[in-house]
Order: sequence, then C-alpha cells, then structure tokens
Amino acid sequence: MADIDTYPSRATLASQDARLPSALTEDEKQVLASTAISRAVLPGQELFQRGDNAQSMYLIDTGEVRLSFEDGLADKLLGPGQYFGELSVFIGHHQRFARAVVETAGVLYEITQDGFEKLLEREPAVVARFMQRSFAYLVAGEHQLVQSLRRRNEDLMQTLDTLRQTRSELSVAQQLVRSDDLTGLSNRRGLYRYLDEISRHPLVGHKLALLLIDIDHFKRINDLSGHLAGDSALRAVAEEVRRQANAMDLPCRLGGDEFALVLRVADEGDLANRALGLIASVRALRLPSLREHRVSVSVGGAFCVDPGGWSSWYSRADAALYEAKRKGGDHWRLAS
Ligand SMILES: Nc1nc2c(ncn2[C@@H]2O[C@H](COP(=O)(O)OP(=O)(O)OP(=O)(O)O)[C@@H](O)[C@H]2O)c(=O)[nH]1
Repeated sequence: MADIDTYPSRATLASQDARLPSALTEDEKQVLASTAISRAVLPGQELFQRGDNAQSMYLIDTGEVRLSFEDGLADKLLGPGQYFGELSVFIGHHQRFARAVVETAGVLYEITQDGFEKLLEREPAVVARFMQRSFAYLVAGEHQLVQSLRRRNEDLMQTLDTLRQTRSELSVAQQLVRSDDLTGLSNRRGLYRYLDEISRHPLVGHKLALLLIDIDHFKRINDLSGHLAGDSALRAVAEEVRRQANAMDLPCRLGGDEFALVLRVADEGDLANRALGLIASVRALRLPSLREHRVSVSVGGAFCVDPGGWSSWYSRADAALYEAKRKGGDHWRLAS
C-alpha cells in the first residue's frame, strides 16, 4: 500500500484516490501479523534511510510513521492498519527510496521475506488477495504519476514556447531599433554596431571599403514631384544599394538622401565596378511617380585602411563624393 522501495510517487497520490485501499482487511492483518516480529517504537526513531537495502515490510499496529521521499514529493504519514515497504517481500532485496521515521510512539510488525514466503505457502488465498490489491494500488499510482508528469511536461513546453516567442520579439525589436523606417536599411546605430563587430574579426584576402552615396538634386525631386514621390525615390535607390551588397556587406541610410555601403572588395578595380554598377542601376530606374524626372547618384569611395576609424574613412569618402558632385553628379570618385 505504501511501498517506498520502488514507488515513491504514491506518497503524493495515495491520499488522492479514495478507491485505493488505505489499510489491511482484518484477516490480512491477522495473517501478516502471525509471522511478524513486533516491536515498540518511539517518536524520531529512524526505521530506515533512502538507499538502505530493503529486507522487510512493516505493518503499523499502533502509532504513526512518516515516509519522506524527497525529490519534491510530499511526505506520507501512515497510521494503524497501514503498511509500507511491501515490495521488499514481493520482489526481494533492493534499495529503499524513502526514509521512514516514527512520528508517534506505537507498535510495528516487521515481516521478513522468509516469513512472507512461509505465509504464501500457508495462506495462499489471503496473501494472493493482499498482493493483488497492492499491485493494483502500485499500478494506479504509477498511472497517476505518468499523467502528472505529462501535465508538467506540457507546462514546461508552453513556458519554452513563450520564451522562444519573447526571444524572437526581442530580436525583431532590436532589428527595428537598428534599421531605417523608410527604407529598411541599417541606420547609423546599426552601422556603428556593424563597425564594432567587424573590428573584432580581421579580414583575410579582402579589403574593407566605404562607398558614400548621395542622390543628385534630390531637393528638386521633392519640389517638383512632391514629398511622397521623393520617398519612393529614396526607397528605390535604397533597393539598388542593397542589391550591390554581398552577404557580409552593410548597406545603410545615413539620413536624408545620403546612403553608405561598407563592403569587402578584392582591389581598386573591384571597388570601381561596384560603384559604377550602382550608378548605372540607379540611372536605369524609371519611377512613374517622378514624371519626367530621372534619378541619379554620386558616389565617393575610400578604403578603410587608416587607423582613424569611421570618422576618418567618412571624411575621405565625403571629400571624394564632393568631387563627384562637382563633376556634375552621376559620377564616382575614389579618395586619394
Ligand atoms: N521625401 C523626402 N525628403 C527628404 C527626406 N529626408 C530629407 N529629405 C529632403 O532631402 C533634401 C536633401 O537636399 P540637399 O541636401 O540640399 O541635397 P540635394 O538637393 O540632393 O543637393 P545635392 O546633394 O547637392 O545634389 C532636402 O530637401 C530634405 O528636405 C525624406 O525622408 N523624404
């Protein structure tokens, strides 16, 4: 009824199920007691510990015994007519799963495996009925335990789902903080973070370069076609900048009509091709909202070699951009 050797789970469950036996019938008690050694016990007396070799079961005549299972399971308090440790006589020696301590003074019957086997020969019907009820109790207890573990597992899975969702919401929020609302490209915050990250990983076989991109006469586009048309031109140029970026490059909008592309290139020729490719693709844009107006960009490039970092790269690329604008726009210049 309360085997503590292999079924600690029942400690929490037994009291919940009224259909299960809570005590021996009178004839079972008499039969079991007939082969037992009786002994008086006192409060606080330890009968056995977890891990002890189990060799006998106990039947409580008077007094109470507390079984402690640990592992987060509730204690079980047994009283007169109840028994525990029965698996030790059903299946033989094994380790106790609970600690048994006398709660209130009384008398216990201790039944050894030898004694139990003799009973089985002498009173097979009574003992068989007792064993059958005990096993039914064990099976029902296990069933309830499995169900409660399943529920607990369900709860854990739900918690895990919530955590996963929170994490993905967090990364979406981080992404939003680092990107420009209008174009979806990185903003300055994203750029600085990117620069910080790449500074920790030295480039092998490539050179880091910066292209600064500025739409030519953008103010005129706004003035002639309206602010919304200006917005769609910004989005279209952003798309072309994005198209020029490889997986490890960073396209971004610095503000207004100014964009930047931090990129890895093999050499100067490679950088020139990327800048010219961008200029050509923007020149080829046909935006219905701009009526007759054509969009073009000027590009200033610089290799990011000097130790001055971003502000130095930026000012060199900006000077080159200024040169390209002075040529009438739709041009690119590399910083000397
Ligand atoms: N539609 C739109 N316009 C913007 C946005 N942000 C800035 N602008 C406008 O962009 C224009 C930028 O003008 P300027 O800096 O004088 O540059 P520009 O007209 O391209 O002149 P150049 O660079 O010398 O060719 C300003 O009129 C800003 O009001 C935006 O998000 N949407």
